Formats: sequence, structure tokens, C-alpha cells
Amino acid sequence: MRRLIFLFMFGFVCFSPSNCFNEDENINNNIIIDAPFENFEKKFQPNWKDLDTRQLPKWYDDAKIGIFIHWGLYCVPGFRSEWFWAYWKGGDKNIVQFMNNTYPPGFTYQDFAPMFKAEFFNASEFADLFVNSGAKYVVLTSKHHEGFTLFPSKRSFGWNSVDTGPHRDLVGDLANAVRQKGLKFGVYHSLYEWYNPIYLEDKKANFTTRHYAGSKLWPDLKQLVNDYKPSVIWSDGDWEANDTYWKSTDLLAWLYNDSPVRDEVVVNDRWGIGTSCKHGDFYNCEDRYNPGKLQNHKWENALTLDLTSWGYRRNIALREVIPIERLLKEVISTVSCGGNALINIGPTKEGTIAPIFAERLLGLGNWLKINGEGIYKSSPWLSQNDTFNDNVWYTCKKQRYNYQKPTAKPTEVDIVTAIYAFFLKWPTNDEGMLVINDITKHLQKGNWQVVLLGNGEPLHWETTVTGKTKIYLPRRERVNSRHAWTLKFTPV
Ligand SMILES: C[C@@H]1O[C@@H](Oc2ccc([N+](=O)[O-])cc2)[C@@H](O)[C@H](O)[C@@H]1O
Repeated sequence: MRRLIFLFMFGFVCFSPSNCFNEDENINNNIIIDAPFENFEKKFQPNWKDLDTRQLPKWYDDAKIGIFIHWGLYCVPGFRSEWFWAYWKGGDKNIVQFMNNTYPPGFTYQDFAPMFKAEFFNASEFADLFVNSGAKYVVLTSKHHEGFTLFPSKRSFGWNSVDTGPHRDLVGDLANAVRQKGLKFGVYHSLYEWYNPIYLEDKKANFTTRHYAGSKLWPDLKQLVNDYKPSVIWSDGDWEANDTYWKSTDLLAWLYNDSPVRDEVVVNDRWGIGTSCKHGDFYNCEDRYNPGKLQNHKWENALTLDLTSWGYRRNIALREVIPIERLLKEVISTVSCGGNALINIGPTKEGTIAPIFAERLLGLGNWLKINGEGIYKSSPWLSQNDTFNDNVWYTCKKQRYNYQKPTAKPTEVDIVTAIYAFFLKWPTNDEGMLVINDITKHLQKGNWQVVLLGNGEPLHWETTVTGKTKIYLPRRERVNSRHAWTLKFTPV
């Protein structure tokens, strides 16, 4: 694996590379990301040790922001969460009462299927919204734990969106629409199904039989991959059995070696008991995972705009929707620490996206139009969160050069071409200065220009006696962004 070396360029023209950087600054906290071609010749063995050597396809790290969609029959009752069926069967009092009050006696979960019509669903309008949110990929629930598929699974007869409900291939329609607008498309897929009788038989046999994995799971996943060529497989519902029951490593070896998406697919880490945060192209660890520190493996923060549910709730209150300030903080802190943000919405049974979700997504998109330069294709910097001002998070941009040291073999090095500091609170001191710490020692080593993205003119800055950096901001009224701002530092 190539080693990335982190360097600083202090002069505009740099004749002698040894003066361009200080080797003490080499850091080992870079995520190693290489072009996918490094995977081309490789045949992966179906074990984690080998699968873990796969290099992350570059598009995924560049993208930074994705949209997650939880859509299934749970959007029909639209009550509590996407776990509605399991909670109901588990005797949850609120849900039992809700069912007694709202639906006729004897009503079953299956009876929701014909009520899921998606009559207003326009895949290309969804795709427009996602493009305008600034997301670069979209992940749709092809099947949640209820087992209902949003594509015509050949093994889910009558329990899919083509045979009943919308009578449409929702996976196919959305895949085509988002790709047409230049986004990547991926699928969420639950390994287990709460009430699949074949799965329940295996479970009863303590997973010593593997009929479900062989006759349902694998063929379904292969159908999904062959028919829709997803760029992401977001696996879930793995926690009742280990990866040998699921045959996860076999599936992944096929995916990486022989599948039609072998060069660009990325998978998460939910492939059986104990795999989470350990294996996979990127780690989700827990839902809404945001460690606030640089991670040594690519990760993704899956978060939902509805603070209490992934699926649509008809009785959602405004206070239960994530405020834009918090959404931006999640995105910024996540990207600073090497993560991607996967932002979830739950569409309605009519096939619409609630305006409040659309508004939040467009709020993010508008912010990214100005500030996205420091987000997309960025890398974590030396510091993530400023040690003096904890409202400030950093990223940087790197460029790769071939560097020939006298006496040594040529190496590829990454030079920092810009540092970005995002601040989440406009300073309230009279002079309108932002005070930060971690950038100081770098600013002192050369000439730096500082601008506020979306504003343009170079800002005055100075170092204080206590070693902090003060940046004199433009008057707030003259600034475009409203909830979070970006300073760009470039060596001149
Ligand atoms: C994205 C979410 O994923 C799972 O929930 C989980 C799965 C794993 C953890 N975890 O590992 O902490 C937490 C919630 C699902 O059960 C849930 O409905 C939703 O789809």
C-alpha cells in the first residue's frame, strides 16, 4: 500500500523540495485512499483478512454527502417508526391502541400493501431535489426488515412493489433518475427478515441450517447487483447471526472479483455479529455515529432528518426535525474527521417528500453552493476541531506530486494546497474577529492569504502574543451564508 506523506508548501515557487516541507509534519493519520485501479488485478479470497486489503474506490471519499431513503410499507401507518410491524407484534401498547382506533378489526400488516400507492412519485423530481441538496449519491431501502421489496424480487412473490401497492419498480425508477442527473445510486438491504418462515426455521435450528441465506438472500442480492448495478451496498439486519451463516465473505469476494460493479462498489460494515466497525469499505459503526475525532478507516455518519425515525411519520412535529444549524454541524464535523454524511428522509405512501425535509435538504444545498469547495474532495487536516475555539473544524485540499529525494526512490507526496476552517458561530466580539489556535504555527511559516468563501476579498489577520490567530471578518450583513462559514487559507 502506498504511504501518503503530508507536506506543506511554503513558497509559490519551490525550487528545492527539501525546503518545501518539514518532515516532522509527516503524519500517519491520513486515510489511505488510492485509485480503484489498484484493485483491478487482484482476486480477493473470501476471508476478511484479504477482503480488508481492498482499496476504497475514490468516488466514495470524494463524494462526502449522500441521501438515504427509508421507504417501505411502514410509511402507510406512518406511525412511530419503520419498526412498526415488529413493535406491534411485540405488543407495544401505543401501536396496538393506534391499530384498534384507526383500522378495522383483523387488519394485518399485509393489508397495508395495497394502500402504498406512490401515486405522485416522480423519480426525476426526487433526483432534482437530491442534486440540489448537494448530495453525490443516493441509497434506497431495496428491502427493510419487513421483507417487502421495492424491486420485483423473484423470491418475494406478492410481497414487492411491482406485484402490489405502487405496481412499480421503485428501485429501477429511482436508479435511472438519479444516474441521469449524475449521482451514484446504491441500495440498502436488510439481511434478515423478521417474519420470513425460511429464515425463522434456520434461526430455530440455531443457524446450523442455511436455507434462507442460500435460497433467498444470495439470489436476491445477486439480482439486485446484476439488474441495478448499485455503487453502494448498505447492509443491515445482520445482528442475529454471524457472517458464516450469512456467507458474507463469499458474497463480498464475488462482488469484488466478478460482479459487474467490482471496480466501483463500496459496502458498509454490517455483515454479521462482530463485523461492525471492523470490516467493510466504510464503517457505519452505530447509527448517527459521529466520533468527533479523526478515524483511521473511511467511515460514514448515517443520520436522519426526523430525529426519532428513519421511516415517514404522519404525526411528526416540527421540533422533531433536525434544525439546519445542527445538520450543518453534523456534515462539517463528520467530513473534518474523514467521514461521509448519509442523510435520511422517509417519503410518504403517496410518493412525496414532506416539504420540511425538502427545505432542510435545500438549506444544506444552498450552503454547499458557497462552502462546498472545502467539503467535496477534501481531506482531513492535521487538526480536526480547533483546540481553542471548539466551533471551528478544519479540512484541507491536497494535490499529489511525484517527489524525487536525492538518494531515494521517487515517492508520491501529497501537498496541501489549501486549508479550510469552518466556523459554526459568528463571533460576537466588537471587532468581529474570529480567534483560533491550531492554524497559528502554519501561518507563521509563510505568506498566507485568507478569504471567506462566498465573499472574496482577502481578510486581515494577525498572530496574538499568546500564539492565537485573529481573523478580521467582513461585516456580517455583507456575508452570504447564514449558519456556518468557511475561511480558506492558501499559501501565496
Ligand atoms: C439505518 C437503521 O439501521 C438499523 O438500525 C440499527 C442498526 C445498527 C445499529 N448499531 O449498530 O448501532 C443501530 C441501529 C435498522 O434497524 C433501522 O430501522 C434503520 O434502518
